[in-house]
Amino acid sequence: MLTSKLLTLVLVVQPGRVLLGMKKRGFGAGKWNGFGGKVQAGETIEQAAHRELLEESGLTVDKLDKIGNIKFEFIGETEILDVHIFRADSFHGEPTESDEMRPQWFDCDKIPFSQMWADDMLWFPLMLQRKKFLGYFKFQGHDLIVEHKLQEVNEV
Ligand SMILES: CNc1cc(N2CCN(C)CC2)nc(N)n1
Repeated sequence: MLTSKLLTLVLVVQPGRVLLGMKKRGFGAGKWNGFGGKVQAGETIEQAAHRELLEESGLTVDKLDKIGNIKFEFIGETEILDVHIFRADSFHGEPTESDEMRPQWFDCDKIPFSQMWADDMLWFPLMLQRKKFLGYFKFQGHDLIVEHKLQEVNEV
């Protein structure tokens, strides 16, 4: 029986550029990604997204738009990662390196997909076109997608 773990992921997007962080340790270390983490007891998914964005990047945002939800299964592991993805188009503060993440701006046409999770190249284009999506990815290890579904939706 597979249980699921609630996680958040925030992409800060400005015209022509997106803020990513180099994960310095833990799950996904060595990959560029948006900012996020676990949802704690007593907080909403959106509150967790705000909290993790601040902890990992030093930024606060007035508004987070729900843009996607992707469930990740890793063969042989019993926990499904249920990642709730948000987009912010404006922010307060300066991107600041944290214990977890080293932030850097990337041109939207130079996103370092080869140094990111393999699913990102499939759903980032939807995110950049401001589309909403639901996805499911089955990984074998951390690099190989053996099965996936990805659909655009009107409501996440
Ligand atoms: C497994 N593929 C993933 C995981 C993932 N996340 C992001 C958030 N993390 C807390 C957990 C794992 N993000 C992307 N872009 N792809």
